Amino acid sequence: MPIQTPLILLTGPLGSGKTTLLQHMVQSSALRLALLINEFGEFGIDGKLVKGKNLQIIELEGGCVCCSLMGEFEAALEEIIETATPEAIVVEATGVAEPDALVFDVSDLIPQIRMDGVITIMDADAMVAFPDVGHTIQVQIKAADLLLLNKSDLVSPHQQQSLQTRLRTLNSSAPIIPTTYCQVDPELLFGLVHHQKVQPAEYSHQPEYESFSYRPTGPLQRSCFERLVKELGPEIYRAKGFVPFPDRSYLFNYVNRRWTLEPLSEEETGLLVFIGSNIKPKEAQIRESLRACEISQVAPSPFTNAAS
Ligand SMILES: Nc1nc2c(ncn2[C@@H]2O[C@H](COP(=O)(O)OP(=O)(O)OP(=O)(O)O)[C@@H](O)[C@H]2O)c(=O)[nH]1
Repeated sequence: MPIQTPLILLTGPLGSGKTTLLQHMVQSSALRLALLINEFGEFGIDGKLVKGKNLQIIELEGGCVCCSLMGEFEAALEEIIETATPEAIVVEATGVAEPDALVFDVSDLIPQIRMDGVITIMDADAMVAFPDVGHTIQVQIKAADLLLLNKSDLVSPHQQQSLQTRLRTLNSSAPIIPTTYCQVDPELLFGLVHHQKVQPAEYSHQPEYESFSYRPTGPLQRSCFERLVKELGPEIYRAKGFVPFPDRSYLFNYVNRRWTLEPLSEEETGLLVFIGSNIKPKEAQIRESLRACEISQVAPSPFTNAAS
């Protein structure tokens, strides 16, 4: 039996806090970690947000490791073990991944890997807004060895209690930990025991979500961009990316109508990804509005030239 590298799988709906947990794990663990990040959408953003020493990051884009990219996923794991000899591997799956197939295949196909556990991060705020949990999210909850009920700051203690009861009806054994920004004792994250589940049925993803990306050609006017974000319709559930404003680059995060812009310490090339259901009819209009926010396109105010 070869030495087995423990693998922890992070799963959970779009925007629930997987990258936030990944950052917390990297910052709080002394282990030599390898991260495998699989994002929904064609361009990797999360990989640029996680930084730390002792770290090897591989990004898989343009599909989902639980189905279309399964072959690439296995190859990436084998490569990472050989080249980086990590003490643990953490995989961030896309928000639409169904982890049961992944877990079953990985532990079966790669003898150098030991499945340590599936951590499912749930967005408490979204669970209140959308009480009907869809198929994929149900699979994510059922597959969990540890459930984080994240974004607890956005719900009342009473709501939090009833969300825990709902999670318990889908998963009777995994501990449920309420968290804010995924702040959890790292001791609880490493060394989980994965409970092998039965082989999942064959399935294919429902085209539930669509995405498109936009690359600004120059800086955007901030007030114009903020106006556009406030007017995004319910079709857009998740958006993220790097926005160049005249002063610096910002990290933009949008989940279920809540959004933030955080200044970045380093310049990043502008890139925005929009994800949601039935967004294609809106795509042209959003692209056009973004283009109109580019400073080169914004008509100068009559007042800015008054003094010159
Ligand atoms: N208020 C609040 N916001 C949070 C919390 N945890 C994460 N966020 C924010 O939620 C947004 C999405 O978090 P991410 O960690 O990027 O979510 P994700 O699951 O990696 O997103 P995808 O990879 O796109 O599915 C970011 O703006 C986070 O700062 C929390 O506990 N409370």
